[in-house]
Amino acid sequence: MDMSDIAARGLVLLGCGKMGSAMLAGWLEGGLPASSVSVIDPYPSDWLQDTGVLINQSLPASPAIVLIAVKPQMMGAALPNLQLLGGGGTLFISVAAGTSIATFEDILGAGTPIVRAMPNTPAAIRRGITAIIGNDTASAIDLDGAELLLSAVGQVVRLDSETQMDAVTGVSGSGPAYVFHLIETLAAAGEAQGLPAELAMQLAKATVAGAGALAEAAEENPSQLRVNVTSPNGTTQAALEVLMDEGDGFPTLLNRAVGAATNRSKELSRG
Ligand SMILES: NC(=O)c1ccc[n+]([C@@H]2O[C@H](COP(=O)([O-])OP(=O)(O)OC[C@H]3O[C@@H](n4cnc5c(N)ncnc54)[C@H](OP(=O)(O)O)[C@@H]3O)[C@@H](O)[C@H]2O)c1
Ligand code: PRO
Repeated sequence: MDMSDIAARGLVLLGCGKMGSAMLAGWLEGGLPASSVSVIDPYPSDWLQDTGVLINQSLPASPAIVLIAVKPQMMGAALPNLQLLGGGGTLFISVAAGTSIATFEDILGAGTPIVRAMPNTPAAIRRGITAIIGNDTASAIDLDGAELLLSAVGQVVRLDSETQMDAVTGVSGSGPAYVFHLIETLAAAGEAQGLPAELAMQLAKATVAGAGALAEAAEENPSQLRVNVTSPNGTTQAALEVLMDEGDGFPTLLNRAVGAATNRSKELSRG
């Protein structure tokens, strides 16, 4: 399967909210023709209507891929619309947090190839990362097809086991929110030190974006990059002594935050 096969047979997107539209934006920017995408969503946004995709129209008989991007709580209402496509040569990909492959097999049939995926919203600018794992029916070709589609919006990694998906959700699925919060709080801290709000936000955004890009591009690991910023007894050291505090510093806080997200993903999968 390549992008022209997906374009020829069609791609169905069930649910076009924040994650669905982030991925759709990336696919369209990457050259997928809007006319090959059918979206099902009860209240299409103005942005969606301007893309030129088919919205709430009859679906292709055997689309290459159906991508499910509704909230886990909406799954029961949304999935029966697609039951007819199960077992008919269509690959199903779900990005729903905490919704197991077994849940989809119950509705679509175990003979349906299903890939569970966890993307993140930087997919909107094709800088996302998505972890995938298939069910037993999903062939190497199906997994390659899922990887192809999802790699159009960023990196793709394959998991060894579905149980890893909860922690992946806690790290990279929810992770952009932690980084956006870091930007918000870094800017607010700059304001507290007397900077104008706009300047503080510009500094915070550029610092996070630049440090992220450097972490990806550099040969050194992030620990060494941190050391490179830290002059002995200088300003960074003074800040890191606060941030790296064993009691209530960054490591403790992030451990708790990622643990809470991971546990919530496990809870969602228990229903
Ligand atoms: N947001 C993220 O960063 C992120 C990252 C990874 C995975 N995910 C997963 O992606 C899924 C969607 O999350 P989201 O943040 O994009 O939520 P969202 O913004 O609420 O998007 C869900 C969309 O599905 C629509 N919808 C509701 N019922 C439907 C139905 N019966 N048929 C078709 N569409 C229906 C919703 O319409 P209404 O708004 O009108 O109800 C909404 O547009 C979730 O399962 C989530 O776990 C999200
Ligand atoms: N957004 C979804 C949630 O908050 C899943 C990962 C990111 O549940």
